[in-house]
Amino acid sequence: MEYYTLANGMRIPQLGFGTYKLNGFSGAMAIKSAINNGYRLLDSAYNYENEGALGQGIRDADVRRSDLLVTSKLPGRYYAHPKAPSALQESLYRSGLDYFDIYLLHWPNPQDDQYVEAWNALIAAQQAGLVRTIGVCNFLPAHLDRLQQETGVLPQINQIELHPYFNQLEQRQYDEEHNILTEAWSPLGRASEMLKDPTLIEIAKRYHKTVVQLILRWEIQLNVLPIPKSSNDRNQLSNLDVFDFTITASDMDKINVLTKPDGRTHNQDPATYQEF
Ligand SMILES: NC(=O)C1=CN([C@@H]2O[C@H](COP(=O)(O)OP(=O)(O)OC[C@H]3O[C@@H](n4cnc5c(N)ncnc54)[C@H](OP(=O)(O)O)[C@@H]3O)[C@@H](O)[C@H]2O)C=CC1
Ligand SMILES: O=C(O)C(=O)[C@@H](O)[C@H](O)C(=O)CO
Repeated sequence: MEYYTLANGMRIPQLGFGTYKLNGFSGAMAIKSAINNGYRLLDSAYNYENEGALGQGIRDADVRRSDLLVTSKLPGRYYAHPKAPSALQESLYRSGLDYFDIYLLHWPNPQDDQYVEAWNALIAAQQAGLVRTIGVCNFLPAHLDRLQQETGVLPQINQIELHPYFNQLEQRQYDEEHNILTEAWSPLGRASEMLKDPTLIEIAKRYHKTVVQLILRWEIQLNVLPIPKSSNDRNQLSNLDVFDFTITASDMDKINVLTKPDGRTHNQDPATYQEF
């Protein structure tokens, strides 16, 4: 595993593990396997209703809690004070953990206009030692500018939808200029038709890699941190096997041009989308 270093000095693996839809007994088993298979960064959310399975997977795995980076996220319905601190504390109770390494605001929900209030709650949680690093998901430049102007604190991480069909060049540039690490959610496009793209198949064959491995490697070479989800051992292991090859600049360009203006998997544009 190779690492990025966040602006606050925290070292973070270049590839993490998504847990959306990993729930209950089978979810806990899949999370335990992911840890035993080598993942050290885990991504969950209050809204996934699996922080309990996450905590169980962590307790069952053969790796110390202190060697893991555990992420969860605050849902929009708890952004207003005093709901935010108690929701974060509930996340901790659900997981059975006494701190999160990373806690993120899940969506900006611009119509509610409560994300600055919620951000202040994360700043306070960090000061209280409940969270080591704070960040956001799905924030656009205008939202991030407001956090900076109104709190003076920028997120360390911005987790956004990113894959070859939606490569987020402008948001990536903004994040990089502001020392914010971009994480890629749905880095495999949720296993959509994208995995059958002829350009990706042709390039992957030349590197003797799968299309999925090519995509994950491309994301890392963009200085992005992908968090693929997989419920099975074979895919979990294969998705980690991306550190033994380098995509050439010309092949990177061929993948970069696959992006589409309407390439989002679920048409969730953070400028208007609301999630509670
Ligand atoms: N902040 C946010 O707003 C959001 C965050 N997220 C986070 O990002 C994570 C990843 O995104 P997600 O939406 O789950 O989608 P992904 O792009 O990670 O795709 C997951 C799908 O890919 C399949 N898959 C995984 N590995 C392989 C492989 N090697 N070959 C073929 N198929 C494979 C999985 O199937 P199988 O399980 O059978 O392997 C699953 O169907 C989430 O789990 C969540 O943690 C996601 C959405 C929004
Ligand atoms: O999975 C997440 O983190 C989400 O934010 C969800 O919106 C997810 O993207 C979804 O599609 C729910 O229908």
